[in-house]
Amino acid sequence: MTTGAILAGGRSTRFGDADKAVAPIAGTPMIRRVADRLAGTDDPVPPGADRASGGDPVVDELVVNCRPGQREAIADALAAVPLSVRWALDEAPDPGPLAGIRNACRAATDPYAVVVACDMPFVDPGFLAHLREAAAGAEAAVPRLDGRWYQTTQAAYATEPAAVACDRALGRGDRKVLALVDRLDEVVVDDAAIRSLTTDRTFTNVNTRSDRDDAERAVAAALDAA
Ligand SMILES: Nc1nc2c(ncn2[C@@H]2O[C@H](COP(=O)(O)OP(=O)(O)OP(=O)(O)O)[C@@H](O)[C@H]2O)c(=O)[nH]1
Repeated sequence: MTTGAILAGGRSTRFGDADKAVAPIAGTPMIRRVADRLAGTDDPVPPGADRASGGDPVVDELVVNCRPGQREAIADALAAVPLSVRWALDEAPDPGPLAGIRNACRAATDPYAVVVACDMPFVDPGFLAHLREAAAGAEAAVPRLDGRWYQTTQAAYATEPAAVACDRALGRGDRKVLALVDRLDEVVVDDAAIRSLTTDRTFTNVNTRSDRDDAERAVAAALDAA
């Protein structure tokens, strides 16, 4: 049993005066694209993926972490996703992604959660399933790109130890998501494993309007090629 936790509480400052979580990419809200990949109901041809369309759900529930004011628009965007949604609302304003992960882990009903940022519309469900398996028996499975960059916002966590680790870090005034990696007994999914399981596209994140344009072109190219 695994929860899919989507982090959406950021201010999207680089995106301009709109919440990127619900901004459409080729007509589909960004967070819906992430949720569809978790639910196994994604686009017929996932850009960059060489697997067949759709698939089994990777998770059995969704937790969405966001600010209270985002909830209505996100609920609309997710209305047709065939998974129940639990809400992990940030109580304090702008607590940062570490608090977002903590709040999401606390709201999850499953012992493990795969955490994905709402701005990763091409997240590879097969890779998430691998992360979940790799985390079993440990406290987390975290991809590390190029031997350097931990991808803490596309990772699997044991929810209770992760929430405790976040609380400890936040209690010491440390808001960096890397604090989580320092405090957990995690499996590191290294470059070689990442390359054998998926492509960099899974980590593509959309921060600016230009990133959104690139994402729309990728969706169009994949549909053309289909
Ligand atoms: N819950 C919560 N999530 C956050 C917060 N800040 C960032 N996030 C999430 O963390 C992930 C990565 O953050 P960024 O890519 O920097 O997103 P952002 O903060 O909205 O964007 P910028 O304002 O342009 O930096 C996204 O999924 C955000 O929604 C926060 O204060 N609370």
